[in-house]
Amino acid sequence: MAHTFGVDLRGIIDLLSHHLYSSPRVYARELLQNAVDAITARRALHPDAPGEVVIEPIDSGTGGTLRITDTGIGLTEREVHDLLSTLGRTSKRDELGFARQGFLGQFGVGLLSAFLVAERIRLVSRSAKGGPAVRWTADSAGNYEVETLDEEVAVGTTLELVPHRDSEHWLEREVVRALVAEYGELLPYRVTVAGEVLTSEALPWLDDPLGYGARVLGVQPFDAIPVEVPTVGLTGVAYVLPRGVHPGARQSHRVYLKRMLVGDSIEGLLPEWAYFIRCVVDSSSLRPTASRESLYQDETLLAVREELGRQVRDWLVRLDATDPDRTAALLDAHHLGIKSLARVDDEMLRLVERWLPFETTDGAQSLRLFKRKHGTISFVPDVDEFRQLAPVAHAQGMGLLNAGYAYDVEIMDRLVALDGPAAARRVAPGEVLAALGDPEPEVERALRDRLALAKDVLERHDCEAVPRDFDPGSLPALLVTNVEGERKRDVEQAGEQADPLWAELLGSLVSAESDASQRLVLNCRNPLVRRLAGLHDSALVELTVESLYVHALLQARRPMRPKDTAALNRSFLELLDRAVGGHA
Ligand SMILES: Nc1ncnc2c1ncn2[C@@H]1O[C@H](COP(=O)(O)OP(=O)(O)OP(=O)(O)O)[C@@H](O)[C@H]1O
Repeated sequence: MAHTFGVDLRGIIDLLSHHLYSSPRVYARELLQNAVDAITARRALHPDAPGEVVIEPIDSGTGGTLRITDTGIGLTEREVHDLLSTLGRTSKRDELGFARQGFLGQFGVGLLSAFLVAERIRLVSRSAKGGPAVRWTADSAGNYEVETLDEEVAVGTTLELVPHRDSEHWLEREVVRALVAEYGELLPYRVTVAGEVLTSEALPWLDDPLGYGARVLGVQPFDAIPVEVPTVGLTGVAYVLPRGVHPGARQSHRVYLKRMLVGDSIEGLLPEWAYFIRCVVDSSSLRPTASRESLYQDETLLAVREELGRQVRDWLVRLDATDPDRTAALLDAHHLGIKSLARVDDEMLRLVERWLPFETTDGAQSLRLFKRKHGTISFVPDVDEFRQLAPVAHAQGMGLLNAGYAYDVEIMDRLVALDGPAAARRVAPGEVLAALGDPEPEVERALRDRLALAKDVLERHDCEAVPRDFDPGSLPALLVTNVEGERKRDVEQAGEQADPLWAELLGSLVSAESDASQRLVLNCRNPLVRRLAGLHDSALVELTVESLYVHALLQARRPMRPKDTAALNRSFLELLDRAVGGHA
């Protein structure tokens, strides 16, 4: 024998309120949606039929209930049984189950959301198709009654909510007004709450996009880009945010579907690189999820995301052609997103090349200018390494660029792929050091003798001391990582690219016998280092070498390990002690 499923309405309401909808506030949207759909359905039959939704909240003299009246198509007695009293039944899908064009609803559960705030609902309706008016009364336990009415009732529907004892505030004027304005501000029919009209005919961003953007975003946007995707009936504005958005910030776009708000922190509408854009759009055919609080992630949304990304990108390229100053300001404010795009988009790469300032030995400069001056972009892929090498490279007249920030190295690689190997070249630290001159032989000999006295100190810090002669003379020492493998690799790489003479020079820097992990390159041009070469007090030699090591370590902005901090304290205090005469 066949049976039909029973449904426990309380269980379903619990499911809706705790698991589908994020808050009882959605009741306002669902009822508004039904009213609007009913008017749309009636207008399909009678294009001149009135289209108005009137909402009377609790405090406007309705005796403790909220009423929402529409001039829509209404319901016959049969439809009341069939559509209102059957879960999941809807008039907004066709025979094949596809959502009918033009309707907001589609699932056949929205009306139940009234039970999130009401213990009983009453509906009086008269159908535009004829027949007497009907009254339907239902409670949240799943009981309902239907009766036909003799009295004269206008075509349309009035729904009345009797609130739960603890839900009255959801039906009060201020809350209702705020909810209806939020969800329904753009609806195509007139909606009033307690006599106040809350809808406007035209889309508000058309007249004054920047002003609307400032209101919605809370800040004055940098610019407003009109966007359009006709295949999904989408129109709107992509707002370029001013400085201050973090690349990791969640995307949050304001999305309307058929002019009803879905939400104002909708994700996934733009590619990730466009984190500095906030859209406000209305679409007639993107799909909402069942809660109607986000967009369904399907192929269509993917295509829309790509298309909107393309429109933003085209705008950027156009801006570059027409307003270079603004382009520079924009790139400066959002360089991370634009750099990330430049890795895969050559036009963006050219923009970055032209406008984005990079840190170089010649100061902040665009890649294009730097390349023009030095012929190739010699870069270091690490910020600390750059800081360490920059003064030395600069003093030798060697141009060096800091490519140590996010996406920089990939951008260099892309430039090489497009413009050939001469476009950009990674410079190994050894290469910069190889350009340093040899010291005068007597100074070097004397210094090496003294360094032998400081052997223990150098060993303690796993350090090999290398005397060299370089500018700036004010810099006494440089600390360079000297991991054996890295060193060999650097030399081999540079050897491949450089001329034989240079390769030989590089080779001479790699002493086979030392496997210390760092090199302390002492500058024989520096007066302090020269004086070190003439010292006889071995304790003072040790103290000076350790102080130079700590100073170079600080200069290189390397993290201090406990033994480095101990060395810093020791050398500082001992120097102080000597300075105030402790060793006199
Ligand atoms: N104000 C109204 N006027 C006329 N018919 C209505 C009204 N409200 C509801 N209905 C009818 O009741 C049906 C069920 O409504 P309900 O809100 O539960 O679901 P829906 O609007 O079809 O879909 P969704 O769950 O996506 O909102 C609707 O399809 C519609 O036929």
